[in-house]
Amino acid sequence: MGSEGRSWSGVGAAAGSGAEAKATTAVVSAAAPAEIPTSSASVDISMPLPEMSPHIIRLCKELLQGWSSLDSSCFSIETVSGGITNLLLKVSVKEDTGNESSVTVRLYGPNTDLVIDRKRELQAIPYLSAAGFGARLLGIFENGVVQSFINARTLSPADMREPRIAAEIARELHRFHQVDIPGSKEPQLWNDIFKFLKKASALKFEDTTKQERYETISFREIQDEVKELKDLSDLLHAPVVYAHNDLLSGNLMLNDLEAKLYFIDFEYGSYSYRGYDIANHFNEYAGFDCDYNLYPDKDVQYHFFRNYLQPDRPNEAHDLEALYVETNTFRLASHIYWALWALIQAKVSPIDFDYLGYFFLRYGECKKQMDSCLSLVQSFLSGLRNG
Ligand SMILES: Nc1ncnc2c1ncn2[C@@H]1O[C@H](COP(=O)(O)OP(=O)(O)OP(=O)(O)O)[C@@H](O)[C@H]1O
Repeated sequence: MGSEGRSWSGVGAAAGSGAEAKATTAVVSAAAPAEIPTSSASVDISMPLPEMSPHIIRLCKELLQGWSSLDSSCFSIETVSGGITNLLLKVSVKEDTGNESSVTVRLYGPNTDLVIDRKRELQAIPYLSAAGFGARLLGIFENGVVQSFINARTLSPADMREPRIAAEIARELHRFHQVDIPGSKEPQLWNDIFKFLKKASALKFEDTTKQERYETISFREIQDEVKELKDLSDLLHAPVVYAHNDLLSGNLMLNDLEAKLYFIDFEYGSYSYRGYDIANHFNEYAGFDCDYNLYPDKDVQYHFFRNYLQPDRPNEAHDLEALYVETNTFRLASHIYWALWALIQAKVSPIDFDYLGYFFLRYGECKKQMDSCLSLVQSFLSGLRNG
C-alpha cells in the first residue's frame, strides 16, 4: 500500500498498487496515522454470523464514510478465516455501478492481548501501510480493525520454499526491514521471551492430565537456556530492524498476475534482530506437519541471504557468513518463543488444539538443535577474536 490518498473518501480515491487496488479502487483510500476513523463499538466474537452481521454492517457504516448511507441490503458478509487468534470477515457491498467493493473486518480473539501487544501493532500498521506493506488500515474499533481486502492467494509452505518465491520474499523482507517505526528502537525479543516465560511458568490447569504434563517442564532449565542464548547472541551485535516476527505461509499472499507479494498480519511485529525474523521464517518451512527436517540447508539459506542482502545484485552480496550465524543462533530463540507462546495458549485459548503438545514439539526441536547452533556461533566468535 502506498501513502497516497490517506483518508477514506468514499468516491473513487486512489488505492494502493496491484490487485488490491483493483479490488477496492472505487471506495478505499489509505488513512494517515492520525486520521484513521475509530469507534468505541465492540462486537461479540462468540455470536453466530447471522446474528453478528447487523453489528458488523453498523460498524462498517460508522467507520467507512463511503458506506455510511448505504442500505443494509447492499452488504454481504462471509468468513475468510477463523485463524488461530482472530476471526476474519470479508464485507462486500454492491455499488450502483455494479462494482463490488470489499474490506476485511478482523475481530480479535479472546485473551489474545496476553500474547499480542495491540498498542504496538496499531502504532506500526499505518507506517508499514504507508511503506506499501499489508492491508491498509481503514478503521479501528474496540476489539478489532477494518482493513482493505487483498485480492491474492495465500501461499502454502511448499510455495514459500520455491526458489523464485523465496527470492521475492527475501527482497520484500529487505524492504520491510528498512521501515522506520517511530518510538523506541530497542529490540523486544528477549523482553518478550522473558515476559512469556514469567506467564508460562505460573499456570495452573484444571485438567489433571494437562497439569501433570505441565509439571514435567523445568522452567529453571528454560530460564538458564534463554539466558545463555541471549548472552551469546548479544556478542554477535546483530542488526536490529522492525521485524515481522511471524512470516509463515499464511501471512504471505501473492497475486500471480501482477507478481505482487504481500506480507500481512503484523500482530507480532516489533523491533528485533534481522536474523531472528529470517530464522523464524525458515522454521516455518516445516509447514503444517511441523516437519523440521524441511529447515533449509546452507545453500538454500544463502540463496535467500543473497536476495535479502543485495536485492538488485544478489550475486554480489557479501557478509553471508555473519548472517548465516545470526540466523542459526536466533533459530533457537524462535523455537523458545513459540514454545512459551503455546503454553500460554494452552491455558487461555478457547481453541481446541493441543497447545501443550506444540510446546513440547518446539522446545524439543530447540533442544535438538542447541549443540550445533551454539557451537556454530562459538566458533564464529572465536574466529573473529583470532582475527
Ligand atoms: N486483508 C486481507 N485480505 C484478504 N485476505 C486476508 C486478509 N488478511 C488475511 N487474509 C486471509 O486470512 C487468513 C488468516 O489471516 P489472519 O491474519 O486473520 O490470521 P490470524 O487470525 O492471525 O490467524 P493466525 O493466528 O492463524 O495467523 C490469511 O492466511 C489470508 O488467507
